[in-house]
Amino acid sequence: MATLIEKGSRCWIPDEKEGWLGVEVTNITNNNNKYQIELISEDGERTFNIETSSLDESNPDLPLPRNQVETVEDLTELSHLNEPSVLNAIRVRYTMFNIYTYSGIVLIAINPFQRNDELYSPHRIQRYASKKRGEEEPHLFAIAEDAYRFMINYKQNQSIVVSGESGSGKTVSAKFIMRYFASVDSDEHDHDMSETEKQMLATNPIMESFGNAKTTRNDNSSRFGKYMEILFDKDIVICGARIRIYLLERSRLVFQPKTERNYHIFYQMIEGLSEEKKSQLGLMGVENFFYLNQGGVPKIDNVDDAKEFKDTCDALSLVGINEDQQFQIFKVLAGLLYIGNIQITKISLNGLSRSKLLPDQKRLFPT
Ligand SMILES: Nc1ncnc2c1ncn2[C@@H]1O[C@H](COP(=O)(O)OP(=O)(O)OP(=O)(O)O)[C@@H](O)[C@H]1O
Repeated sequence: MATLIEKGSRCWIPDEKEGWLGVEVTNITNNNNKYQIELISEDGERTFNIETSSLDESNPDLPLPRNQVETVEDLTELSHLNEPSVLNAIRVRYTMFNIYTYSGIVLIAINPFQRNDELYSPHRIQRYASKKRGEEEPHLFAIAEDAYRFMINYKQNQSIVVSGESGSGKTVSAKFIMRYFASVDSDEHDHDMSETEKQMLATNPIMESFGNAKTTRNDNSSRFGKYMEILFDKDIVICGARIRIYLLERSRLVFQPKTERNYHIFYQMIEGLSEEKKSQLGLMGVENFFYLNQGGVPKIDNVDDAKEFKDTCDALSLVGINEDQQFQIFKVLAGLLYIGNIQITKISLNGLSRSKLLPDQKRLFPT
């Protein structure tokens, strides 16, 4: 046996419905190094009889059932670092509305899919400012503060890597980290944002409008990777930002699977432009554009495209793209939509005289 299992030990066994089930060993018989183990679920409702050579031990100090409350803020404090114990620790914290858990220097975030403004309020930012990690409960702001302090103390560039599957919360997390940097500075923690800081935050609605789309997994899925640099001057004040973009999903422009949309900006533009500007661009409703209606979901629940359009335009103005320039961008976008409505069909040359075709056309229709 990999671990010492004895009567009364608490362990995990795989369960089809729950993933893992907390159990207690009630009896063990050793038969030629094969262990016959009797187990009972923690709620006492199910008994099991299994033959095995090893079991995943649960943490002796921690209760097994999900409805019990004790857990750790850092997974490295678990005495048994096996998969079920790690998952259970995160799950128990999540049920207590603690979406963040440390695993050493890494912060694990579980997407709550519900707003909690207090969790990211200015008051919270102040709570984490100048604090060492571990002084407050696990949070994105503690990671941001760590990077900020290391930069100041060691005068070295710092990186925060945000990773996870689609819909896990990377975009939202990165925005809160940026907001932290924009709100906190070396001397005071509650200052008005500078123009540069506002401009840096304004990149978010712009990037999302042009690079995010509704997918089956996420109503606001980033269809590109980004590397963002936040630049500080010698007084530790944000003096600029640089964004590099990787692998934009270009095919989405011409094709969207069922229940997905094209990039938000197209729908925003149609909902948000004034009638006058729309008629200048010859824009019609979303249902008239092949590039916008293939997925069959022109609207996203709880999203007002017209309001989002206003936010996008405000953000564009803030970063220095004036209304005329914005209109030129919308013109290009409208042009793309019209290209999408061009249908290319096969034609027969019967009845047409080849002599009337231009040289290029002759090449397209060989005899
Ligand atoms: N901390 C959070 N609090 C509340 N809701 C959240 C949080 N993080 C994410 N969400 C919700 O989950 C949704 C998906 O998150 P997000 O867009 O950040 O995922 P993502 O990892 O960037 O996905 P993708 O890789 O598809 O771009 C958000 O639109 C938001 O509704």
